[in-house]
Amino acid sequence: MRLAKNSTVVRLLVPFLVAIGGVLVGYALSVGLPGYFVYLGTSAIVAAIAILGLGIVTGSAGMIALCQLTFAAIGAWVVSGLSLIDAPGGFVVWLVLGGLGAGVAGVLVGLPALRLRGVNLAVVTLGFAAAADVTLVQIQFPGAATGIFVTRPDAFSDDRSFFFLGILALAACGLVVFFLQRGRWGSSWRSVAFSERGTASVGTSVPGAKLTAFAVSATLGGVSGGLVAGQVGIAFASSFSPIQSLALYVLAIMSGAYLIDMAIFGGLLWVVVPELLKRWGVPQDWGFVVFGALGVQALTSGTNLGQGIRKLWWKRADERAAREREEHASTIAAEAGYYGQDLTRSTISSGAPLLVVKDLWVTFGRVKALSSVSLTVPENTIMGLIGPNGAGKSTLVDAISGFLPQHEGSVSLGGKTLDALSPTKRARLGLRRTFQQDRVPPSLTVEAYVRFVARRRLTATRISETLDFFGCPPARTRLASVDVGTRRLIEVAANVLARPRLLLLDEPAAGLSHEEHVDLGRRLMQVPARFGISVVLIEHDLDLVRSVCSTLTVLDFGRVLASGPQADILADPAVIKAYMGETEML
Ligand SMILES: Nc1ncnc2c1ncn2[C@@H]1O[C@H](COP(=O)(O)OP(=O)(O)OP(=O)(O)O)[C@@H](O)[C@H]1O
Repeated sequence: MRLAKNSTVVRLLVPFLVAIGGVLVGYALSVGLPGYFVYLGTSAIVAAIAILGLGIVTGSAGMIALCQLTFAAIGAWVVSGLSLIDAPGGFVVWLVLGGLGAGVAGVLVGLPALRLRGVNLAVVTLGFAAAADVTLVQIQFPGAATGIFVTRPDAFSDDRSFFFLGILALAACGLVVFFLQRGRWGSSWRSVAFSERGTASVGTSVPGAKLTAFAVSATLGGVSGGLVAGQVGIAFASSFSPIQSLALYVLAIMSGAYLIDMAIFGGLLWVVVPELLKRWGVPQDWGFVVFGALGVQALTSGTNLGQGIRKLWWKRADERAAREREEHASTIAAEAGYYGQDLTRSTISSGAPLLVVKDLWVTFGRVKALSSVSLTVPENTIMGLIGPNGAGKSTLVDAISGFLPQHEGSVSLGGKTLDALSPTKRARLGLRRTFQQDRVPPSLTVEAYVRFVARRRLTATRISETLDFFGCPPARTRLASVDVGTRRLIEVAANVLARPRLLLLDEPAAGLSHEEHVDLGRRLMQVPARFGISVVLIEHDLDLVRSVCSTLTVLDFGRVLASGPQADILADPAVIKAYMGETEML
């Protein structure tokens, strides 16, 4: 316990210590660098802050945004305007307001992202950048026409101290991004990048995740633009052109800017490449070509510089984690023995009806996927949902969990009608599901994923107990380092930790070995009594179904063929014929 507390304190302290170290190095540079390099350094800092923002919207949330420097222009415009009217608060307050102004613009630009993806979103954001560019050329920045410079803060009025102010801003932005990335928002960005359905199914708003990513990204863009205004004194539209936004995007993709150190590296490249070209007598615009080539390389290889470097470290960490898992396995096996001592399948519950599905119809074109399906799942029970391939099992789970709003019929949970509710709202009311396809974002750790899915305060002990119970790897394991079968187990454990009222499991054992099937069966059996959760289990493995489920519902061609106590259903000749075709197989 004390160890867990200590490691939390260390985890909280380390980023602050790194930031303080960075500030000290920055101070030394501000004093020691030649004047020209101080100016270049300030440019690198403002680029790094803009790229840090891009890393969120592109790297973490997986959306294309080609207008980062337009957000920077908004920040620069606000700072220039406030400086011109000598608004109260001074430069730092103007900088914050510039960031917030850009953040609001980010939300507005993010609205189309709720419907658009890929190239369409790229076109919209580039169009916004082009329109803003034309507008800025026309209206100019405040103070440009009269030649009035932005007022820097008294303590940071010369270039060297202004460079140091940039360092302080970068450290503050880095810390904010670090904690956001590791919090709920960060998990929601990574989840939405991997699967919007998976995100909605755990009660997280997909629009909310996308808009917060755009807002934070644009706010950082605005802060970087505000710093540019302070650096150059009078900002011009040419510093924020769409082609530069495009180049910055490529740089963010290439460097892996969702990693803070790589965003800083990207900022350095942004300055160093054109500077080198200048020294070699090559026009600086060729820098865009260099960035383009690096971006093409990153996109075609499917990786980026940051990931490549991290992989060396991850390889060793994954090997260590795998060794720990093996050691863990013996403990878990012993626990499986313990769990096996009181194997009691949840008996047919006399509990109140929890899930009530009435007369559900779903059609896809001419295919009637579900025809007049009605069923009831009582509290504290495990119901098996079986049927041949294409019988409509996944469609039923989709309809119950809100992913098929066009269905007819009604679904209620604990007496509350769910029909008008989105998947997110249904999840928040206690209806959770897992998926046949992998929806577990590999970019998270097990712990971050579990906390994100659970949506409640969990102690480290509670998490590790539940992970152990389901035979999952330890909390700090990277999800990318475990196989799909294990990810499914983690998905189940995380949803159980959410303490829903009902959990719909869509083939949770797919990808597991026979022994793991048996183990999972043993554990699932205890879920109603141990966690107070009812379960609907879709499964083709009849051994698992037989050992775990007290009641069964059989679907065939979208209709309920039979429903009732397990033994009766598995002995029903109609079920045997429809489901397996051969009596002896049951
Ligand atoms: N999006 C869709 N568009 C058209 N048809 C669909 C769609 N989704 C499902 N179907 C059809 O609906 C029927 C039921 O499919 P569903 O995936 O629900 O079956 P299932 O019982 O889950 O099958 P399996 O056990 O193979 O997962 C099938 O005929 C399938 O082809």
